Amino acid sequence: MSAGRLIAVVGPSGVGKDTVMEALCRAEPRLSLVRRMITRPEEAGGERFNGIDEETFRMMERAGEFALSWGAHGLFYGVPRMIEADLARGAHLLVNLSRGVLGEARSRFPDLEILTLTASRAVLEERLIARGRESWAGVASRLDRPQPIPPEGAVLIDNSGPLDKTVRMALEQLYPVSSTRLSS
Ligand SMILES: Nc1ncnc2c1ncn2[C@@H]1O[C@H](COP(=O)(O)OP(=O)(O)O)[C@@H](O)[C@H]1O
Ligand SMILES: O=P(O)(O)OC[C@H]1O[C@H](OP(=O)(O)OP(=O)(O)O)[C@H](O)[C@@H]1O
Repeated sequence: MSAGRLIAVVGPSGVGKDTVMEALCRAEPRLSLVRRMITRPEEAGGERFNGIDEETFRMMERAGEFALSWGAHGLFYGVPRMIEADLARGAHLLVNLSRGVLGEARSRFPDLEILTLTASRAVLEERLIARGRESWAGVASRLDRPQPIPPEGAVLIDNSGPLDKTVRMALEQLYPVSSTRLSS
């Protein structure tokens, strides 16, 4: 069994992380999504995640059930430790991470690959409003969040254009040989 791959997809809120990750999984059968635990009601929509309350989150964190965990937007996020077993089995996993947790993620998973999605502020604003998951205040605080410099070694992909273009560019980077074969 070949080694697994852990691919972090990062970028500002509204840039399209979840949308691109789902499209990548549809286009490339080797890829699968990591389902995060989030202290957000599951009815909120968007990505598929497990909604838990804050007390459960804290309990799981203390019990070492998360490979990575962080707080943002007044919510807590956890990546189940189970991904270690999946990687050992050779899985290629896409995970939506905070840029603030990348240093820790790299020390825990030295082979971590990073895909940074970008788009202009105007595009982000338009997409956050269109998504309709947050209140206006939620949208404004997401737009005003400081934007860290992309980490060294990250692959930068512009998602301002059509989704299929982003997917093509990302797959060319992630699977250079097979994507060349597909497009020829
Ligand atoms: N390339 C794209 N073109 C047009 N709309 C997009 C594109 N990528 C994402 N979107 C839309 O932008 C909104 C935010 O996307 P989402 O995946 O929720 O972003 P994130 O996970 O980064 O916050 C969604 O409504 C989604 O359908
Ligand atoms: O530190 P940052 O890199 O700014 O990221 C902060 C958080 O924002 C995103 O969460 P989530 O997917 O819930 O929010 P979004 O859909 O609004 O991006 C991302 O997955 C992180 O959990």
